[in-house]
Amino acid sequence: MQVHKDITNLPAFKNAVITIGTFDGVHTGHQQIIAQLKEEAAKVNGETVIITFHPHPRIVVKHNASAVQLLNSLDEKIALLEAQGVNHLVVVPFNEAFSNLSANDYVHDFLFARFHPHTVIIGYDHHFGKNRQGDYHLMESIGKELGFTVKEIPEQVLNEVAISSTRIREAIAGKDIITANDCLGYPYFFEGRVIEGNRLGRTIGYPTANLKIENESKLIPGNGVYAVTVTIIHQITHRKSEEYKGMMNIGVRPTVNGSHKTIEVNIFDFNEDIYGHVLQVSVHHYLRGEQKFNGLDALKEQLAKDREQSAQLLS
Ligand SMILES: Cc1cc2nc3c(=O)[nH]c(=O)nc-3n(C[C@H](O)[C@H](O)[C@H](O)COP(=O)(O)O)c2cc1C
Ligand SMILES: Nc1ncnc2c1ncn2[C@@H]1O[C@H](COP(=O)(O)OP(=O)(O)O)[C@@H](O)[C@H]1O
Repeated sequence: MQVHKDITNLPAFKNAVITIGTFDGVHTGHQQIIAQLKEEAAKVNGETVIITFHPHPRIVVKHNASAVQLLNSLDEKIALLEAQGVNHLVVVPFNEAFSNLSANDYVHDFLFARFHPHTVIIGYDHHFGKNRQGDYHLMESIGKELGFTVKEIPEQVLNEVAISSTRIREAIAGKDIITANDCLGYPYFFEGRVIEGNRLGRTIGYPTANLKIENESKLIPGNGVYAVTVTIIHQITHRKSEEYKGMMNIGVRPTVNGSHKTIEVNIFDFNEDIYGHVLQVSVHHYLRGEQKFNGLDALKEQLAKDREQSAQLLS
């Protein structure tokens, strides 16, 4: 997949079959749209093109990255779309100038002039241009004039997309990982850099990599204990390790009188110094809520059970 971040310097697409959207999560609903995109492109021997906006329009409007919790960072979205076999991803910087284009100019000067589409596939409820003035009918009539086809995403697929995005966000925040992963079509994942904790973990036989989430807009699951798999991304080479199994706690650690929220992962059958590296954590199962134990021995006993349960669920 080619990723284009400079819209003034795009290649000449061959019979571009285009769709436009945020595609946050690249979930099973999005995957159906991509299947339709690929099907149409195959019919006309064309290339599939997804146009997306970054940063998310709501972040630009609110001027606050943490006010909007998203399922994917741009890099994650790129990797997921790549895996779907899309030919081109065009990342449009969503800024004031772009958001002020009239609906007519959007189609003429942006969509037509830059892409010369063969087909544009959009939902019946898709809006574009300043104040979201442009709709499906306008796109269709300008398409007739300029010589491209506009096709609809079936209503049932559109509904599924809308329902899924909301459901997935709520499910992750509410620790319903089974529902979230089912809607996503893959296990939810996030990245964090390994920072120092208070070095207690190793003394009870469960060293835990403490994670700092660097992407403020990334949605993190609700507090509790989870079975996870992790890959380690080397901080200098960016090479990915093999996948390890592990268990994760998200919470304030009442047993050790913790005060702030921490995210920490104990990796099974592993013993390396990974401070400074990035962990990509895939969340598979929710195990239990965080508890206040009567001392470290009681916590240690519970961790042995968590480990056993995680290993079983992940096998
Ligand atoms: C799988 C897992 C479950 C945990 N569950 C709890 C818990 O229920 N209550 C709690 O206070 N701390 C819990 N912890 C956090 C431990 O208190 C923490 O790992 C320990 O204090 C070591 O901290 P350190 O990494 O900063 O040295 C859990 C940690 C892990 C990895
Ligand atoms: N199996 C493991 N799981 C997680 N981290 C491990 C493991 N083995 C070694 N480590 C290393 O030990 C650190 C965690 O040890 P811990 O005593 O909990 O210290 P800290 O409180 O600084 O996190 C991790 O950051 C990592 O560098």
